[in-house]
Amino acid sequence: TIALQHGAHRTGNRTDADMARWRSLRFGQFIHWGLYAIPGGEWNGKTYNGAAEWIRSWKEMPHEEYDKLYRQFNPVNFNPQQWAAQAKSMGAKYMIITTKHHDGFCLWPSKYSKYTIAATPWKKDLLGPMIDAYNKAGIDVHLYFSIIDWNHPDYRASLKNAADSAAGKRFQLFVKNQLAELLQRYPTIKGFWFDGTWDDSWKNDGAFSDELEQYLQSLHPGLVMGSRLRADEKGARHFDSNGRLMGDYEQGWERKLPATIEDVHGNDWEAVMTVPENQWGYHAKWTGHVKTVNEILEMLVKSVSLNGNFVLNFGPKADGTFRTEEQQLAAGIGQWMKVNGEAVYNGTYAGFEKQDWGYYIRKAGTDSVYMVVFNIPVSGSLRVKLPARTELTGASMLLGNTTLTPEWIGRNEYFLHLPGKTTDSPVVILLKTVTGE
Ligand SMILES: C[C@@H]1N[C@@H](C#Cc2ccccc2)[C@H](O)[C@@H]1O
Repeated sequence: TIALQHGAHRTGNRTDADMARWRSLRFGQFIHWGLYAIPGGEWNGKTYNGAAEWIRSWKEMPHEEYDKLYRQFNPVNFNPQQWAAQAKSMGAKYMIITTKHHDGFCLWPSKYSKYTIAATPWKKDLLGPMIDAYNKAGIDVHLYFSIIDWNHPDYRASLKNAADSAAGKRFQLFVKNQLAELLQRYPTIKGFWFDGTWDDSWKNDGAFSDELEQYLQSLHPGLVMGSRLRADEKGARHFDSNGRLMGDYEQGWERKLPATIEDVHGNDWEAVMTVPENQWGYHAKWTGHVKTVNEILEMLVKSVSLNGNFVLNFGPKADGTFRTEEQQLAAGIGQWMKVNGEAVYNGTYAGFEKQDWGYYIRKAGTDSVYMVVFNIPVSGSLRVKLPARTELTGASMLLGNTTLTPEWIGRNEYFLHLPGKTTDSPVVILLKTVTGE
């Protein structure tokens, strides 16, 4: 192995209560909200085909035009209690909010920047009421923070000379101050979700990102932070130059999921997912495929079956309301979660051989294993193949609490026969197993 000062400081997963809590929650809501919701992917009658929150980088959007948008940001329909109620009924157990995206606009009245909510017609802090409402609804809040800051005069993508290095140092102090300010203002938050850490200026200062992570942990012990913050002193990100995960969970699953348990290398991990192919901030015109409730449920269940968390993104409009598609998805997901959420919360990798009909999820630390069926075979019979010396002693569908009688096939294999094949939602079956000596 390579001697590293600023690589991973720990092998294996965190076992403390804060991390166990994060792991148990499994289902989160991402919220991308900021000035980019004002243009909503359109400007001067033209449509931006990129991700709406990146519109400032579009050649049709003059920087000075974008940088004036704060003067009209006035979310008069913002209702944090309603946001929290929607997330609660969807079944989300944590929420990640963009405190500051790449454009540098702060949703809180930071004393380290003029480019904040305080300068808008709205004036008031948006984060405090949001965090309070979500916490009151029993939902943890994590703060998204972009290191890239297109508005800050000292931000440099790379450091080419002494002047750049001096600016870089001032910028690092600015970042440190804003993060400490967020922890001081919002002490109930449970973690940071860092983004925008791919530029050389950040990647090439592994020492700073390491010291920053330790500083934040010293201010707020137990904070959960993913692998995207850090670089080691050789510029390796997420995994250090010895292949060991930095941070508390692998944070690289953005708009994609691992295929197998081998892909996650025994690490904690989290996937973040958009409803359209690639829109995080509000875009007036969604084009291409918009994911359905069942598609999202399959991503959520697959993530949990592979020992990970799944976070679904919402992009509120500039006025503070959610688009119809997102409201309908939240309702549809919530309907299923009300009956079947027990298979998701505290779910972990079951250790059973994957079957074509769907996914196994083990309730952490128990013999309870759930089957979440997405593909009902034309035979209507679900093959249940258990590890050696494991016996199936009972099975019941959560919906209607319907008992199923396993048909033994031989060795440790059974068939479960579903009553009728018509369903338009994933079917969850709770298996009772006994593992022999
Ligand atoms: C969580 C997501 N990360 C951000 C990004 C990005 C990005 C930037 C360049 C190339 C590929 C992806 C998106 O704007 C959103 O915040």
